[in-house]
Amino acid sequence: MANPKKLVLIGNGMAGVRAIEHLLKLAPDAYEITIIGAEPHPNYNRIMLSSVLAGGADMKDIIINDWDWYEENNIRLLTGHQAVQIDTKRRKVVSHLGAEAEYDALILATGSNPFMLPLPGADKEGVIAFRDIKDCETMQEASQKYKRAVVIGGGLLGLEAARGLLHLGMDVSVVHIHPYIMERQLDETASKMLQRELESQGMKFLLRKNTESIYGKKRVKGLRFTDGTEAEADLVVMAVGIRPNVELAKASGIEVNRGIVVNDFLETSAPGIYAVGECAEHRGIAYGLVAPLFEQGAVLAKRLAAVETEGYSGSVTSTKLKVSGVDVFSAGEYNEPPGTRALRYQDEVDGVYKKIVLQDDKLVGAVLFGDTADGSSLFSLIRKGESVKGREKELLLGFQPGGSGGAASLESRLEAMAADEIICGCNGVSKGAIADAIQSKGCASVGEIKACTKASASCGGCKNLVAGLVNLYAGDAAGEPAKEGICGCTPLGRDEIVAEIKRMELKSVKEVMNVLEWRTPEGCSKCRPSLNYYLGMLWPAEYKDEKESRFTNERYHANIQKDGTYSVVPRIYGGVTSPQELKKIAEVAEKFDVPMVKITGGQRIDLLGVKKDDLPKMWEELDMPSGYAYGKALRTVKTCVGSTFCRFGTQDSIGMGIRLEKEFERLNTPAKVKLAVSGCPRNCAEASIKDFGVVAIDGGWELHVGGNGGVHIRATDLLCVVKTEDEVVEWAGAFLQLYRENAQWNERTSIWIERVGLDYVKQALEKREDRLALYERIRAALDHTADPWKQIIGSKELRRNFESLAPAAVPN
Ligand SMILES: Cc1cc2nc3c(=O)[nH]c(=O)nc-3n(C[C@H](O)[C@H](O)[C@H](O)COP(=O)(O)OP(=O)(O)OC[C@H]3O[C@@H](n4cnc5c(N)ncnc54)[C@H](O)[C@@H]3O)c2cc1C
Ligand SMILES: NC(=O)c1ccc[n+]([C@@H]2O[C@H](COP(=O)([O-])OP(=O)(O)OC[C@H]3O[C@@H](n4cnc5c(N)ncnc54)[C@H](O)[C@@H]3O)[C@@H](O)[C@H]2O)c1
Ligand code: SF4
Ligand code: FES
Repeated sequence: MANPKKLVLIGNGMAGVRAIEHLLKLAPDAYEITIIGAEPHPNYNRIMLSSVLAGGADMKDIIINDWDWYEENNIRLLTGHQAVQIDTKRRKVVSHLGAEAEYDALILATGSNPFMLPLPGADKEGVIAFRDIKDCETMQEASQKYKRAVVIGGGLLGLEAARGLLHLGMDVSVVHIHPYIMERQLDETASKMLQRELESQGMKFLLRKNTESIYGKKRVKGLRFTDGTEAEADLVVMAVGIRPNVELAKASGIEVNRGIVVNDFLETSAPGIYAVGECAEHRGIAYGLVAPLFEQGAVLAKRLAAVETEGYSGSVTSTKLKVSGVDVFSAGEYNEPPGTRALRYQDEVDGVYKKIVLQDDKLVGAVLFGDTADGSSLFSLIRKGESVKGREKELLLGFQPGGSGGAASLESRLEAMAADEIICGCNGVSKGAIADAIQSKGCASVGEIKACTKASASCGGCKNLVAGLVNLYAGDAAGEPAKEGICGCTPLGRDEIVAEIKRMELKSVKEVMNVLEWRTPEGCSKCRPSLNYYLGMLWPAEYKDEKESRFTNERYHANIQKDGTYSVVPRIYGGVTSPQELKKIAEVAEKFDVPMVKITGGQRIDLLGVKKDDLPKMWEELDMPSGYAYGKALRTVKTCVGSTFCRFGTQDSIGMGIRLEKEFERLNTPAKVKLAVSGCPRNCAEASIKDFGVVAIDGGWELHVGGNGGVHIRATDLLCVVKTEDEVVEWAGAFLQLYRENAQWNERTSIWIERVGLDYVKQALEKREDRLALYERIRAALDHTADPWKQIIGSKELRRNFESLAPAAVPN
C-alpha cells in the first residue's frame, strides 16, 4: 500500500493490543501504528497477575507480546508515556513527556482505574490497589517485611489478591460489606461453601463491615469500621470495583457517560476516534472481563480494515474464580430474578453445588461450585437462548460426581459437545475451531493451539479442555496418526502402545515388538527402555524388569563417570544423618580409597570414583538403602529444618519429608522425580523447582507440581492446599501415579504438565475417590519393589555381573 494511514492506540493493555493483533492479520500494511502506553512494560496478561501473586506463574510468563513483536510489526512504541492531550482538530496526541503522534484513526483503550474508597487515611503508605505489575511487586515486597494484610472487597479481585497474599506467607483478612462474598456472581449457598473452603486455606473474613477510616502514622496500622470495631493491618489492598478511565476522552470533548460512549462499531462521538475495552461503554454497559473486550477488538479491527462486519451487539458474560483448589463458575442470572425457576443439586460430602436458572424453558443462568466441568456447556446454552425443555435435569445432573470421573468423563463430555460450543470463554474459541486447528492445521499440543487460535491464552482456565481435544482429535487428522511414533522402530505413539499392551495383555518387551510389528527386531535405545517402563507400570505384580533394556547406570545401580568408575549415593532420608552414619560412610570411603566425597545438591553424600568390582562390597559395608541417584525414579526429598529448629517454621518439614521419602522410595517413574518440603513460605528447600514441592503455611500445606531446576528451568504450579500430613501423602501418591500412568517415558513432570495442562491434572485429582484409586495403584506398585543393592548383595549370580565386563545392552 502506497500511503498507509496513521493509527494511534492509547493504552498498551489487553483490549487495545488485541484489536491491533486482529488488524495486523486483516490488513498488515494499511496503517502506520503508534502505541502509547503509560506502563513501562510491553503488552502483558493482566489476568495472570493473580497467578503471579499466588506462585502459579512468573512475571516473564505473562508477557503477551514482547519488545521484538512491536519491532517486527513496525509499531512505534512509547512506553512510560501517558497521553495527556488529544487535539481532535489537528488529529494529534501529546504525551506527558512531550512526544507527539499524528493520527488518521485513534483508538482509546485506557482501561479502568481501580476504585479507591475515599476514606480518611487512604493515602497512607501500605494502602494500595491491585491492578498492575507495580501493585503485584508492592505486595510481594510488603510480604517480606510485614505480616498482616487486609483486603477490602470480597469480589473476584479481592479473593484472588487474598489468596496470593496467603501464598506469600501473610496473615490475610477479607473485609466485605455484604453478608456474603462474591454476591455479584454467586447465590448465598455457593458463597458460603466458597467461604468455608477459603477459610480452610487460612483466609479470614470480616463480613458486613463498612470501613470508616484507615489509621496509622506514616504507614497503615489498621482499619476502623462503622460498627466501632477495628482490624490491624500492615498492608491494605482495596478491591472494591473499577471505574472506566475516561478522563482523557472527557477532556477532549468526547461523549462520556460511565465509560466512553461507543456505537456498535466502537465509534465515539468524535470522528476518527474509537474506544475499546474497559474504558468503553456500549449500550449502557462497560465490561470488566476480557471476553467481551476481545469481541469488541475483533469488530473494531474489521472496521479499521474496511472488512464488512455486523458490528458488536453486546455480550453475556461468565466468570470463574482463579483460586487454586477452588472451582467456582457463574454465568447469567445467578440470583433467580422474578419469573425464573431454579433447579439445584447440593452434595455437602464432596462439596459440590450446582444451580441452573430457567426462564420460559430457556437456560438463563448457572452457578457451579466444586465441579465446574459443565460450565462451558451451560454457558453455550445460555448464549444460544434455545429451549432446553425436557433436558433440565440432565443439564443439572448429567455429569455429576459418581460418573466415570477423571480423564474418561472429560473425553465423553468433549465428544458430546456440539461443534459450536465455546471451549475458551475468554477468547471465544469453539470446539469446532480447535478440532479444525488439530485436524487441518496440524496443531498437536496446547501450545500450538494457543498460537493458532488463542484458546487458553488468557486466564488459562480452559487448558484441560483444549488438552482433552488434542487427545480426542490428534490421530484423526486425514485418517493418519498426527503423533509420531516413539522412535523409528514403530509408527505407534506412546498412548497407542500403552493401550495395545493393556488390551492384548502383552507381558514382555519381545512380545510387544512382535505383536505390534516393530520395524527392527531388537528395537533401539529409545523404545526398549520405554517399553520396559510401560510394562512395569502396567503390570507391577507380574512383570519382571528386563535389565538388558535399561541404561548402564540403571543396570549397575550407580552412575558411571567419565573415567569409567562409578559414583555411589546412599539414601539419606530428608537429608538427615547422624554421627554414626557419617563415621560409617567415612570408614567405607577410606577402606575403598574413594578419591572424592561430595555433598550433593539433594542433601546427600556422593562417593565418587568407585571401581565397578567394588560396588557390591561397598554397598554391603555401607548397609544403607540405595539412593537411586542413577535412575528414573524417586531421587531426593530435600527438606529445610522447619519448625523443629527454625523460628519461622510453621510445620515439621523434616518429618514430612522423611515420611514422603520412606513412602515413595524405590518408585520407578517415567523420568527422575525430585521432591522438597519447606517449613514456611520462605521456601529454603526450593520446593518451587521440584517435581512435587510441599510448602508449609499456617494450618496446612501448599502442594506444588511440575517444577524443574535443571536445563529447562520451570517454577511449579500450585496444585492445591491441604491441612494434614496424611493428605499431603495421599495427594503426592495420587499425583505421582497419575504422572506414571500418563507421561511418556523420559518426560519430566515439568514437560508433561506443559503438555497436558495443569487443569487436566487438577481435574483428574480433584475427587477423593479418584485420588484414592490412584494412591492404591501406586501402593500396589511399591509393594513389588525391593532395594536393588540388597538384592545384589544377597545373590551370587547378580554379584557376578559386577566382575564380568559384559557390555551394556542399551548404550547411554
Ligand atoms: C488481577 C486481575 C485479575 C483479573 N482476572 C481476570 C480474569 O480472570 N478474567 C477476565 O476476564 N478478566 C480479568 N481481569 C480483568 C482484565 O484484566 C481486564 O478486563 C482487561 O485487562 C481490560 O483490558 P483493557 O485493555 O481495557 O485495560 P488494561 O488492560 O487495563 O489496559 C489499559 C492500559 O492503558 C494504559 N493507559 C491508561 N490511560 C493511559 C494514557 N492516558 N496514556 C497511555 N496509557 C494509558 C494503562 O496504563 C493500561 O496499561 C483481571 C484484572 C486484574 C487486575
Ligand atoms: N476471575 C476473574 O474473572 C477476575 C479476577 C479479578 C478481577 N476481575 C475483574 O476485575 C474487576 C475488578 O474486580 P473487583 O472484584 O474489584 O470488582 P467487583 O465490582 O466485581 O467486586 C467488588 C466487591 O467489593 C465489594 N465492596 C464494595 N465496596 C466495599 C466496601 N466499602 N467494603 C467492602 N467491600 C466492598 C462489593 O460488594 C463487591 O463484591 C472486575 O471487572 C472483575 O470482573 C475478574
Ligand atoms: S523455609 Fe524452613 S528453614 Fe526456611 S525460614 Fe521457613 S521454616 Fe525456616
Ligand atoms: S477460558 Fe480463559 S483462556 Fe480460555
